[in-house]
Amino acid sequence: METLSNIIIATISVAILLVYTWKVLNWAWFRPKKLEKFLRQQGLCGNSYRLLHGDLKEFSKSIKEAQSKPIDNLSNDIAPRIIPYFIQTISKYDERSKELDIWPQFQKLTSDMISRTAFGSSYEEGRRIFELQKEQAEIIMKQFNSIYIPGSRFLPTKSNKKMKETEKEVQESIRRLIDNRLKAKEAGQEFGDDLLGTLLESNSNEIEEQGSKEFGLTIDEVIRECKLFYFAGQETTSVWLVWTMILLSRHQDWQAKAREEVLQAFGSDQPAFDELSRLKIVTMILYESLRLYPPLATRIRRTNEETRLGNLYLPNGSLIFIPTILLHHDKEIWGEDAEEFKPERFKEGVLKATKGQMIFFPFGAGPRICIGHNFAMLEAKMAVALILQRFVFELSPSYTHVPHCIVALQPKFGAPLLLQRL
Ligand code: HEM
Repeated sequence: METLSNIIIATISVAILLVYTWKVLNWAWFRPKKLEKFLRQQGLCGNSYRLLHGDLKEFSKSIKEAQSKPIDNLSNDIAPRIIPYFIQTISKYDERSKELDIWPQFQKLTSDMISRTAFGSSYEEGRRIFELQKEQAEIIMKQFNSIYIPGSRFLPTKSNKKMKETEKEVQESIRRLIDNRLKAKEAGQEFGDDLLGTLLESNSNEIEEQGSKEFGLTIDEVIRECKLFYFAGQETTSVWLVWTMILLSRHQDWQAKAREEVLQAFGSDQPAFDELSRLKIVTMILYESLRLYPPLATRIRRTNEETRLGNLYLPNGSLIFIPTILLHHDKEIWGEDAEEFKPERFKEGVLKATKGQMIFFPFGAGPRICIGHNFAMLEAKMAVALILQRFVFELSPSYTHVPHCIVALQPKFGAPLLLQRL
């Protein structure tokens, strides 16, 4: 009898040991690999993937050009074209009941904005591509949060099949869009002033200048850049807007101050893009929202050579997690009120608020700072200004505060608000 119970105890102990060994392996070894795969699948294999491998020097000139161009285009041509659409979307709130979960609304809005920016007049088709990408991200995040079994991606499981099907559809759709542009160019038309057109034009100039197709982006890289723009710019901006609305609902005094500023600046007129810089209080609020709820809560880097970081020695290939959100909430840095919503911190700009230290970087920093941060800022200011001009809002009693990190930091149970027309 005693032997039997010893065998049972030993078996259970071995089982527990195996489970824990598996978990440790999963965290320490398989997960980083999985994350890398995830980034690669998300199209972050263009620039960000190279960055992840520290391959900064190979960051080609043509990519830089192609990426900086859309930003000029965005503020000068593309963004103003979006305004009528923006107003139409916001005014749809009027027809809705008073209580509204604003999160899906903002998701649709930012999705359409990016889709129009990336694909211009073909934005409907672009939106379908983005919806498919979102489905993929959801499958990958599910897989990411489950125990990783090496080689499982080759198994004919339901999610693997779905991944393959959607990837095929995404690739085919973008390729179709590109083919249409190339055909139009051959027929003497321009590539277009949206992101896709800018990438194709920059690419074709680069190939022409260098006299070889070896230079410039391949069509696959163009596809990845388009996918990356959506992936990087949609969810981030929508959660930023959602947290800002939640904070303004909780802090009615700041909501009133911000509205006063907007009404003083624009009255009931449509704000012009170049006038948005006049919104100081709204900007402070948006920064404080980014500090408390940075849409991308952590960042990853990988060393590509032996590196010393203070007292730390990092061997080549170390993965470094940078916990943006922890730095943004650190009491030693921001003071005892670090957890509180105090937009006045940013009264004299980011540099003064941070005393020149690298402690606030919702958009990253350095040469790889978010390429879309000006665009996101314009989009957010415009959205907040248009809403403040039209509505007062507060949290619905059904709101439950659970910040939840999937890819971006999002409100787990949505953001039901009570909106009242002014
Ligand atoms: C609240 C909104 C946004 C936040 C918080 C955000 C944040 C970030 C962060 C933290 C990075 C990584 C920077 C680094 O690695 O140091 C990044 C990269 C990037 N973002 Fe944004 N982003 C936002 C909106 C946008 C928008 C609207 C677009 C596109 C229009 C965009 C396009 C990109 C791209 C293409 C990259 C990769 C840049 C590269 O690899 O060089 N982002 N973003």
